[in-house]
Amino acid sequence: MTHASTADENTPPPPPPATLEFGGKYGKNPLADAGFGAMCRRLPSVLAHTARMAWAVDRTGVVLLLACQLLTGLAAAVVLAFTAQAMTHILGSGTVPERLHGALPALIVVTAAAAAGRITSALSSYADGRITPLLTTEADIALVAAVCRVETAAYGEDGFADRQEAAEVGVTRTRMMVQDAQRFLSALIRMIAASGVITALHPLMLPLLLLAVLPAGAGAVLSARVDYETHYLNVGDRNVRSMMRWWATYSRFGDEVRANGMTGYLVFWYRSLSDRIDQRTLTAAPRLLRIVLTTSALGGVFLLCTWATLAWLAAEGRVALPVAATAVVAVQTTLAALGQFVIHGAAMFHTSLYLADMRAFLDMAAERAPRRGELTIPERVEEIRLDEVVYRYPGKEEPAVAGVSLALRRGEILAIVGENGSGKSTLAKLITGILLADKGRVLWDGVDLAHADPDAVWKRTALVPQNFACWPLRARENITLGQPKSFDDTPVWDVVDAVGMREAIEKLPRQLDTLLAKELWGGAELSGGQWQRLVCARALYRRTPLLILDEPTSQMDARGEHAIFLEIKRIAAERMTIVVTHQLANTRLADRVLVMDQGRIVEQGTYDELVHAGGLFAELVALADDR
Ligand SMILES: Nc1ncnc2c1ncn2[C@@H]1O[C@H](COP(=O)(O)OP(=O)(O)OP(=O)(O)O)[C@@H](O)[C@H]1O
Repeated sequence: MTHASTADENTPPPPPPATLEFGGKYGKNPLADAGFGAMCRRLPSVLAHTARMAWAVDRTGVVLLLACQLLTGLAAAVVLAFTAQAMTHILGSGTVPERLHGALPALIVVTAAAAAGRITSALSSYADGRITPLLTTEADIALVAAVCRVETAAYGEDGFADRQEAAEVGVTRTRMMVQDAQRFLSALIRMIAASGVITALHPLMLPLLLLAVLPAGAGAVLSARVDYETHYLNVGDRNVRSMMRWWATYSRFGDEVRANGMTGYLVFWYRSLSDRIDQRTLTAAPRLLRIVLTTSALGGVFLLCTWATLAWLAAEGRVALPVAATAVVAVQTTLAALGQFVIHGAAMFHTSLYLADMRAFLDMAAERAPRRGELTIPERVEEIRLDEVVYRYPGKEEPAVAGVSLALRRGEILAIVGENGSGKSTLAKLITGILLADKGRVLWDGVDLAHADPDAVWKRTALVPQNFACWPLRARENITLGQPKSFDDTPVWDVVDAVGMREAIEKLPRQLDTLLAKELWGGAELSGGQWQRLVCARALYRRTPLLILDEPTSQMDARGEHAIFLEIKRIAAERMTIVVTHQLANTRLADRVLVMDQGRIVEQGTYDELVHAGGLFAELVALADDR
């Protein structure tokens, strides 16, 4: 156990990580209400689902795979049948050369069939190698797209993040899906072929062999259940561990980690959580050992019975000696096929547990995709109106916005101020339709956002959020966000100039083509204020009827701030502008200032009116001046 470097005898030890459990309203362990039989019955549907997905990505690969499986099975049957024929000759009467000569045609067929079996088996591995990467990519993209598309409110739902983590594991397991299915099918076909031959030798043999391999199959399924149960218990912890891993190792937070002496605590925390996860895994190990030992012993006893029966049949003369010798080979082949059949059946069962998580999450995300309506928003918007808008975050008692009405007209600059947590950013999200009001309406030229196509709304909005993304993209794409307006860079340089960034961009090694991610090869890094200027350039570039800037200049120097506000004023006539800020002096540029408190508008007016009104705004201005 690593101890945090900050701990000594006079201070309390660092607290262990909070205990987290994958669960919540939507966290449902598929094993909780599904018995062994139910899970086995699920196999055909998993196979069908795999086949459908595989068919969608690579039809030729699927046809090749299926053809190879059939041919492999056929080859196995031919090998067995002709081995029996060869045995009859070899163990028959006559001289050795005569017997070998008699067996030769059958032996040639056996060799040719075995070679064909090897070739088709190699080809099916090739087909699997073709299908699997495509399938994994499709599943991965489906997950990323599903998360990007859900309503923002879904992120706050109980269990959403954990279910996403479980689905991520499902995506990685997709890699095994085709392989499992292919091996299961191949074993099934070989088993059918071998069973035919062995039943022809003596009807008692097949049931006995089945008994010999069934314990191994049951053992594999039980082990899969234990493994999945452990995984299920660890999902919550693993989710938070991977988040923390990213935070702890991301270069952007490196200064804070070092200068605040966090390294020791972070490593301690990481190890504590990993130990907890390992502990659960280790607890499962004796259970797994018990399962394997018991089922192997049982399988061994049944196998012994099979051999004993064969010996008894031969001794009693109930089967001829050549047939008994063939039966030895057939038993080995059938046993191998049966073993593969149950093992890969169990593997599919195992994979299906993880895939069920992936499918459940995709269904959940699909249910949470916006279903607002088809209404569109005109290119020119004259008015945005809010009628008694209320919004409460999931799981919160108090609404963040508690009945706000306002009208914003084209050409107007509106400033929203208020203390921390008063609801300013939430109001901005409601105005843009990122969040939908629980009560009341947000109307853009009479179009209720609850019934409008969200993409149509977001085509008309530009937002500088409080917590903005520094995309690891080139400088150009960080401004255009992949939506260029022209084939040349003129509009990009226009907004770069507007935020006073030309010199900084020109100094970058490849100017607009520079990758803005120092951690990536060939990348460059901007300062905090430069990033914020770039994010403002991003919003200005969109030239939309609504521009919202949430604390746009908090990291900027006076020159940058001056440039941005000058630009906001210059372009204001063409749009509606909302500035959320704690820099009260900046609200002088606004036509109207809204003061929020506990989710409500408590004052509104111009800067001068509010300063003289003696209310909350005047108090905040006085506090800002009292330094
Ligand atoms: N994603 C969220 N999930 C749950 N509660 C949230 C979420 N975002 C904000 N809140 C809560 O909603 C309330 C209003 O938050 P909001 O971010 O709108 O305030 P704000 O006025 O913008 O604050 P600040 O000045 O600190 O940026 C707060 O009580 C906050 O805790």
